[in-house]
Amino acid sequence: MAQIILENLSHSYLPNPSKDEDWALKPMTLTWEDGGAYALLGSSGCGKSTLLNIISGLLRPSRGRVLFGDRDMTGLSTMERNIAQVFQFPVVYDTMSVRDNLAFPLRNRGLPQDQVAARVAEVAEMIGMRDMLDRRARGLTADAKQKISLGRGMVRQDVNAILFDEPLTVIDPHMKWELRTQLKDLHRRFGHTMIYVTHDQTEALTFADQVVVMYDGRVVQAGTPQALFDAPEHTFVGYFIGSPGMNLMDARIEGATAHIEGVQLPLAHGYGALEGKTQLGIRPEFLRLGTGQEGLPYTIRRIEDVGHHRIVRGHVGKADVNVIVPEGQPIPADANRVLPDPVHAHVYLDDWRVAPSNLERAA
Ligand SMILES: Nc1ncnc2c1ncn2[C@@H]1O[C@H](COP(=O)(O)OP(=O)(O)OP(=O)(O)O)[C@@H](O)[C@H]1O
Repeated sequence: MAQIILENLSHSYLPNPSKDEDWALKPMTLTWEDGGAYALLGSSGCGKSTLLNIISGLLRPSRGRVLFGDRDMTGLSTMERNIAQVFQFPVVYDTMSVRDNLAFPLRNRGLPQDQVAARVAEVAEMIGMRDMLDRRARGLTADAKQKISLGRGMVRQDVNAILFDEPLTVIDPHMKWELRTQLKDLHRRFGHTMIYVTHDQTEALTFADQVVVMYDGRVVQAGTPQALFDAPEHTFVGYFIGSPGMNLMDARIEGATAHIEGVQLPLAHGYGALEGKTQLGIRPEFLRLGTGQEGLPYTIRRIEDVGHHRIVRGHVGKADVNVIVPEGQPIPADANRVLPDPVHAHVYLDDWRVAPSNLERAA
């Protein structure tokens, strides 16, 4: 196993790319640590599968290199890279039994029969198919076939990495949770590098130690789930992670003050002079409802009770703004203001987070 390094990588499906939008992947340099459990998260079309297929060797990048440690793998096949990949839809041999499907990658590598049998039994247990080992794959449900695909992806212990491309799409919701837990377990036990592509934040945050967020062909942030929640580096990360996502309001920033809808809000830090599109980002968890004159003018549209808390949906000027109100905390009937907690407010310039300037830290 080895660190996987993507060096100055970019990719276009067009023969002669010229404009920015011709590139499915914009230039990036990224390191995947050996043994890491990663999620590659982003909305449809942002380039996740393209990136995964470049790592596995199914696709050759237009520019840049793929390194495993210090070995250049850019021109090598998936087989030569020793990588297992599980796709969104089942890839199984219909005429073979479940057992032979699971054993196939091991027999292919010449593993002794007793080791094949032991490993197949272990994986069959993991995917809940021990009783079905002698069944032919043909005639099984899509769900069962996808479990076989997952099992085949996980059966070899000597791979450099296991790549999963939205592998649970066809699996029923209850089994989804169980399989994800087992993948995490498997990661703990065997320490493979795992990269799990998804557009579902719950899947990403429950599976991964590190989440790599993509937007429009770029990696906009890579970090722990907590880091993505606490300090989203890009407005897309703020909006995409969290339920509901981060609130964003157009703001004029002057030093340690944000001006929104004619109201001056003190910030915890100073930001100097910012030119461009400036916004204040604050998560619904860090807004408080108020009455009277203090804070930002707020109009409530509706209140959703989601069990352990309520989500208040409304707006400040033209911006949709949501507030999470913890259980037991009253919502005043005449609430007409929101008050941000300055410690958890972030400033964005042209969608990228601005690091506070220490020199201008507010008193
Ligand atoms: N074989 C291809 N030929 C041409 N364009 C492609 C090809 N595959 C992907 N693209 C384009 O490249 C961009 C990135 O697609 P990609 O499939 O990598 O995104 P994704 O994030 O995996 O999306 P999804 O979640 O929908 O699979 C998209 O604009 C897509 O239309």
